[in-house]
Amino acid sequence: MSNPEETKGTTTPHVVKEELMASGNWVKLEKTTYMDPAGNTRTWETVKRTTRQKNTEADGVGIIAVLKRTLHKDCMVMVKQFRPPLGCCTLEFPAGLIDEGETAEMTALRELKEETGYRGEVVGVTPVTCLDPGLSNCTTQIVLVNINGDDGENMHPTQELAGDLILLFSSTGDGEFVEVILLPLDEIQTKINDLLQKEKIMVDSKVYIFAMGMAQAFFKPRELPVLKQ
Ligand SMILES: Nc1nc(=O)[nH]c2c1ncn2[C@H]1C[C@H](O)[C@@H](COP(=O)(O)OP(=O)(O)O)O1
Repeated sequence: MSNPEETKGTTTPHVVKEELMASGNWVKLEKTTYMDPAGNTRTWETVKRTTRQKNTEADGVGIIAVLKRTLHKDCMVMVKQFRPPLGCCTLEFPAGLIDEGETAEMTALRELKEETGYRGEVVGVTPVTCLDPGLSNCTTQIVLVNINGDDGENMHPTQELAGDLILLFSSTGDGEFVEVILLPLDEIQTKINDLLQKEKIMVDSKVYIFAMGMAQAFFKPRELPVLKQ
């Protein structure tokens, strides 16, 4: 009898075939046949977007946008919107799908302008990152953008219609679809927690992890060092 430990891990896992199970305008469902590390053939149910462009491995971008203004704390520019798959509103980074011919940086600046009205400057971009790999091949690049809030065009930001479907509104208007929320960077986790207490809203995991990281960055270094045993 063979020892399972001897055969385990000897195969490089790989996809064998992908079969379409169902398709819509925006997403499709596939049956993915793959070989696992033990050499067994298995299947997986995989969701894919139908909209990914040829020139990119990323479906879309998320935008970490920092609004910088004289005599104000730096603020994160966030968006709140109703998300049909969740049946509730979410707190997210501004985001959007990459259009044909666009780089991640171009998409980030376009989507930021459309969703929030702000004109930004790209200061960093991540590699292609996965979003929910147990369900989907969906990928994103996170783009870090600074916004000069002292610039005239950013003093009274005006959102713009994006493509054919998103209707945008000013954060004080009625009938809105995308609401802009500014949160101070140095208190972001507390402010998100306050928001979650106050209203029925789901926070995007990327946003909450960012907020936890900021809390660590802002507060831990100021704590008194403690002797470790
Ligand atoms: N899964 C989807 N189902 C839809 O019915 N429509 C969808 C899906 N994904 C995207 N879209 C539509 C809705 C918007 O008009 C655009 C995407 O907008 P974009 O701004 O690029 O991205 P998000 O802000 O992240 O929605 O496509």
